[in-house]
Amino acid sequence: MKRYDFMHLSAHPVLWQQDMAVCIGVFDGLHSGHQAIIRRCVELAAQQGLESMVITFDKNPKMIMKSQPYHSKLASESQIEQILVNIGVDHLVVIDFSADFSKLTAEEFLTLVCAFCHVNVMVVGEDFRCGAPVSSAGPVQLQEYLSRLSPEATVEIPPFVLTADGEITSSTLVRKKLLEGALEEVQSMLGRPYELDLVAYPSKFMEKGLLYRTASFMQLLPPVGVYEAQLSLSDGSVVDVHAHLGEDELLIVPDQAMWDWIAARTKRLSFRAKGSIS
Ligand SMILES: Cc1cc2nc3c(=O)[nH]c(=O)nc-3n(C[C@H](O)[C@H](O)[C@H](O)COP(=O)(O)O)c2cc1C
Ligand SMILES: Nc1ncnc2c1ncn2[C@@H]1O[C@H](COP(=O)(O)OP(=O)(O)OP(=O)(O)O)[C@@H](O)[C@H]1O
Repeated sequence: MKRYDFMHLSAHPVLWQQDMAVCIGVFDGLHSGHQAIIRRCVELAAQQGLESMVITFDKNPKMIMKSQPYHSKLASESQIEQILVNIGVDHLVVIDFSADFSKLTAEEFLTLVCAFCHVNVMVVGEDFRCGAPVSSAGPVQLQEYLSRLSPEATVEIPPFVLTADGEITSSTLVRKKLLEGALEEVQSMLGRPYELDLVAYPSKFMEKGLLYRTASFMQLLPPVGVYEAQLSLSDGSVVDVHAHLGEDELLIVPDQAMWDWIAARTKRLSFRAKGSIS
């Protein structure tokens, strides 16, 4: 998968003649609803001889436009990229959602997208919206604008993916359930355990285990408690641990004192779905 900056790709349209299946969204956490949209995009690309493209944002437009308070992300950039690679996405385009960018109308935004590749199909969810609030577009207007810009292009709208309780799966719901410590529901909505990216964070070696400052995590954390978890190391090995999560610190203690701390390079901490055990 190749990664591009949106404005850079606009200035250097190396893909302008490439037939493309495109999906656009914030995709925070890449839950099962997001995965359904992206998988369909990749599937349509394979069926129609196109390449697939995911266009996403470095910051959540809804937060920038002040309709939602700031919140930490549900997944790191490298976690998102790994999942997109596994799904088979060819191109990832990231928008630096600046104050200037937030002024673009839906039509101006789509004109830029259609200038840097040849859009054959776009896949979005029923509640998709893009463009500055006064003129924002949903799936119906999207088809209208797209038909003008790329006459044979179609918009496909897969049905909503629901939770076991019949609610619409959303990043907002995943965040709510994570903050409540409902890790089983979080896992069910993500289609994988909730994982904390540990790669970039400095660690301190303690006698009992590894200590991290919670302030250094970019991702949203479950409530304070002791969790059963699995720690993945960069050599590919996985160690069963207990994660003692406090307000300011996270102490990771291996279940068996078997591991060479100094050589350990931690990659990710995967919370078991049962939730806090204390
Ligand atoms: C150029 C541009 C693209 C946008 N794309 C998205 C998007 O893909 N997903 C999203 O959730 N919000 C996106 N937004 C933000 C929504 O369009 C914004 O929340 C919406 O305009 C709010 O308007 P409403 O009051 O009509 O819902 C985008 C905004 C702009 C300016
Ligand atoms: N449960 C779902 N089923 C199918 N499509 C979905 C689902 N949730 C989101 N989508 C689609 O995925 C794309 C990206 O959506 P977005 O990242 O805004 O998702 P969200 O989970 O609803 O986020 P938030 O809860 O922060 O509003 C959009 O096209 C949206 O319609």
